[in-house]
Amino acid sequence: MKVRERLAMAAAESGYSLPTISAACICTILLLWVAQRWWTRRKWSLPPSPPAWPVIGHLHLLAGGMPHVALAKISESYGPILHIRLGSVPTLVVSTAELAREVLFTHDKTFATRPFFGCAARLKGGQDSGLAMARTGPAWSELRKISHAQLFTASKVKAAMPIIMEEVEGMMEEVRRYAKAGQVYNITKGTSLLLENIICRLLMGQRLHEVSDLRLGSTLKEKVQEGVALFSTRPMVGDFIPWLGFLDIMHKRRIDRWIDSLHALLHRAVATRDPSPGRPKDFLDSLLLAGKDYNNIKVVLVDFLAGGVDTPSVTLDWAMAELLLDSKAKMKLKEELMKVVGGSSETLVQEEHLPNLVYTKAIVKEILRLHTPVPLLMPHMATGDCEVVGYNIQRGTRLFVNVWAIGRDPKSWGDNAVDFYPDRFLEKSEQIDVRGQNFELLPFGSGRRMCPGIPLALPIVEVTLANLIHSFEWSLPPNYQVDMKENLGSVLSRATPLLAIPSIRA
Ligand code: HEM
Repeated sequence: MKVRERLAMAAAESGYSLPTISAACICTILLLWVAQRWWTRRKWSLPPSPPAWPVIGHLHLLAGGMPHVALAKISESYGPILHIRLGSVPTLVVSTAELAREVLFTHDKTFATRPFFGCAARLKGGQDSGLAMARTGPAWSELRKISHAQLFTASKVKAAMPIIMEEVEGMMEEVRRYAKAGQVYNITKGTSLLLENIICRLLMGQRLHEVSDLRLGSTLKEKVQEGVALFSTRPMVGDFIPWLGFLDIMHKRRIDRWIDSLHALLHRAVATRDPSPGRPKDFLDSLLLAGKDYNNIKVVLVDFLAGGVDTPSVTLDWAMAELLLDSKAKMKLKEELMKVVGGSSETLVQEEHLPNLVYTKAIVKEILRLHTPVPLLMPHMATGDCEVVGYNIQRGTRLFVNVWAIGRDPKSWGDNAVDFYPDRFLEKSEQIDVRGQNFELLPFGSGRRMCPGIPLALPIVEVTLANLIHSFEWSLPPNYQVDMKENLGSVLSRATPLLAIPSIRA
């Protein structure tokens, strides 16, 4: 018998009308739901939480594309540790340096894994075939070790410097051409191209746009951009509300098509490579020599392209934007470069100058504090129950660390926390570093899951910024204003391209 007929029978037998019985049923369901939530909260002693909606939980609070800002606002009312529900997924959000230490240091092991990602699970070889989205385990651990040994040790970074400097020099030549022609230069595009070239050459010995397959009519650059958009702009509904997973059918098809075309494009580059043992030329050689499966290799290459290109390039873009707005800081940087590097406008700032460029380093730290490229880190997940500052956190709870809010917390950074003030790193905050030891500044995260790319990212950003400022004077095009509005895609970038007119330094 259908529910409607049952209700009609009950109404006839009890003497109450059908609408009254329906209203009573709905009230009972709501009461049970509230009681269940209350009981869970009591039993688990959960952190504070704003009121949630049935089914979607707190998802509506994050609509609008700036979850780091929305969560920082909620924390102003509910405190720096929150327990929210994204659909049916319990999620812990922390927004102070002390709490970041709790979850990324004290409970580092518990929170080191990644949650299940429906889109990553569709990769050939599954979610754990790569590095960035893989759950902790022997496969992830081995890939971290291989990538550290082949890309990020001091000797590997030193060996990578000629490639980095060749690309930086190429960019400076390009800017010089614009300067001679008095033309407007697109800094956003220029820094992005530089990073694509450097990272792809270190990974595969070719620039990103050179990795292409004419038969397939596409380049790896297009495929990576397509993938970043697919994975970052539209989450899977089923990852948050499993019973609504059917809404992802079209999205899953698009992801499957993208994965097939990516694998086809990369296949030739990987399968035709014959590395010489003992002398790997690039990262791809190292992965092949380590006996990694082709599917594995392709996903790892894309992980490094997706993780290693946009983060340093937006850091450079934000730095140039802040310096275009702050002539005092720009002058101070120029003075440092004249003192340490000197020479003519064609003299390149080199790696060996970096240890003495303290103000350049202060500017890069300040940019990573104020415009941190990954504002909530990547999602972590608890692999066991644990207690965080007296609250019980259940296994399976997702974790967001709001490093954007932590970087702007007046308790750590004083009254000028939201201002661009690089001198703070020469004064009171001199000892604070970005490498995961100081929890008030975590642009790369901290602990087991911390970004492995720091040793490569910092010299690239520092040497490029120093060269852009040492060789050129920069002015704004007529009627153009630097737009500091944020846009969150795969990383936190500025919303519009940065344009400026270079001229050659006298
Ligand atoms: C300014 C530059 C960079 C910033 C700010 C940055 C930031 C981050 C952050 C916040 C994470 C997530 C940490 C977490 O979940 O706790 C991460 C992960 C990662 N980054 Fe970076 N990154 C940068 C450059 C690079 C570079 C140059 C590479 C490689 C060439 C790279 C490769 C990766 C990889 C593979 C992961 C995933 C690690 C894992 O899950 O085990 N990053 N990065």
